[in-house]
Amino acid sequence: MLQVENLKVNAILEMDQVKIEANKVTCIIGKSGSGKSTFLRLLNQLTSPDEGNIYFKEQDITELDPIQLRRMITMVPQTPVIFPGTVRDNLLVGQTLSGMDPTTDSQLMQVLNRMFLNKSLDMPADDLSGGEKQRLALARAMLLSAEVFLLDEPSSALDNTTATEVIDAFTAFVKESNKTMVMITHDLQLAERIADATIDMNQYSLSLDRKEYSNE
Ligand SMILES: Nc1ncnc2c1ncn2[C@@H]1O[C@H](COP(=O)(O)OP(=O)(O)OP(=O)(O)O)[C@@H](O)[C@H]1O
Repeated sequence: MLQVENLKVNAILEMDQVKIEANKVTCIIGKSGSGKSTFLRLLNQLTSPDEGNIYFKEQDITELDPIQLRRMITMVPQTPVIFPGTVRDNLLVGQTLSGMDPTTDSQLMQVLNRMFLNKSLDMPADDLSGGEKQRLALARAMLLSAEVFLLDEPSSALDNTTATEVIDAFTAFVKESNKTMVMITHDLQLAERIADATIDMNQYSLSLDRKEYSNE
């Protein structure tokens, strides 16, 4: 579904051939600073490589309109983007922007419940805690018609139990709707449990201290 060929971002990463399969969960692991977020940002053109190509369904992504590309490949950043307004406004913002019919309140409550967010749709979104905002951003992503979800450490502000529940629920959503998920995580146990495939950025990194990495 996504394929990388001879990709280079100067001084940050170099990847010869990497494939991400459709309808699978791929976890991105690696040390802090190894280039995990950079790799994710390359996949929906938030960053451009210095060399090489990225293909989405065999088409070079530079030939696609970035806005359209991001409708198909959507990113949930580590720090959630929360817009002024209520929880409802925030859930509907992607749909409004892409001209989709807004979802009913009962459907909105369903996605909130799936993300274990037991809050009123009328609550100002800015009053949510950091971890609640992350779950709101994940619930919002579930309402989009994207094919690929890029998740950058989606559970970084959640305690372990909530993180497990939320990631498992999002993974179940991805599987049952035949979507593709690419998730950065520091949690190797989590990666082992949910990933169909794992990409270890340490091996592609130009930014790590190589001495430290090779333990010499
Ligand atoms: N815009 C930029 N300009 C210059 N260097 C950058 C830029 N963005 C990232 N870097 C550098 O590239 C390297 C990889 O950064 P990146 O954020 O991709 O790593 P990461 O693996 O996601 O790290 P973490 O786990 O700490 O979030 C780092 O050394 C970082 O300082």
